[in-house]
Amino acid sequence: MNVKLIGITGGSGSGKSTVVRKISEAHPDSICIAQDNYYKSASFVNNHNILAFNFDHPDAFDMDLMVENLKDLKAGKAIDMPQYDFVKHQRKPETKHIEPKTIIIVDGLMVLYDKRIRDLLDLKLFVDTPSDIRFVRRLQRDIKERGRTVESVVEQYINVVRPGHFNFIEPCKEYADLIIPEGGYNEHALDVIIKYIQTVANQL
Ligand SMILES: Nc1ncnc2c1ncn2[C@@H]1O[C@H](COP(=O)(O)OP(=O)(O)O)[C@@H](O)[C@H]1O
Ligand SMILES: Nc1ccn([C@@H]2O[C@H](COP(=O)(O)O)[C@@H](O)[C@H]2O)c(=O)n1
Repeated sequence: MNVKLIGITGGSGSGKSTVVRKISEAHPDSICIAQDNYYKSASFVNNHNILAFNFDHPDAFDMDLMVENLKDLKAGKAIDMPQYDFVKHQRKPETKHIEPKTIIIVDGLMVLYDKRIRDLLDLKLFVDTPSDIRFVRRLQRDIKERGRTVESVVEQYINVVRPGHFNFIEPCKEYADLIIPEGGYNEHALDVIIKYIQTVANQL
């Protein structure tokens, strides 16, 4: 089986998931692997001790398992992908069975950071969105969907999200094949990427 892996990275709130959703809508036969699913469990964390675990450091992820799962998919083997709960800060008891497909979209904060993942990717994209916009999006999303308070979002952003972005995410721009300004609503950029993936898929 000839498989192509497309990696999408960018800061928190940059629009990665939105880009993934739009690509998958255009290529319903693709599968998405979100790096968020590979977060290590930290169930002791809550809104009052949000800094007790640094979710914006490469060590926060089970990279070994993610690399193993991506290698299996690339080799045409099915995987059981972990699932993650952002409210409880822990891995869910259930996994998701994923059959291999020819187009695999991999997204997450550190997908270009880890060389082993980088080397598996056939196309590397970086979603580039200014930090003030990312912060506002994150504030709204984390309160609405991830059970957070304004105070915990601000504390986490200032102390770990922002430094993590500059230390680990922004430097990975140099590895990207394409940089997408503003993310999921950049129709022209998405158009080009979707057409490219279609061309690649037709050749597989
Ligand atoms: N270009 C955009 N304009 C306005 N809102 C956007 C845009 N892209 C994403 N969003 C919104 O911002 C939030 C974060 O986007 P998301 O795709 O989840 O980012 P990420 O996966 O990088 O954290 C979501 O609520 C999403 O609907
Ligand atoms: N339990 C967790 C796990 C992660 N985070 C934050 O999520 C961000 C990554 O997700 P995006 O969809 O925004 O890319 C990351 O910046 C972590 O700080 C969290 O708050 N709690």
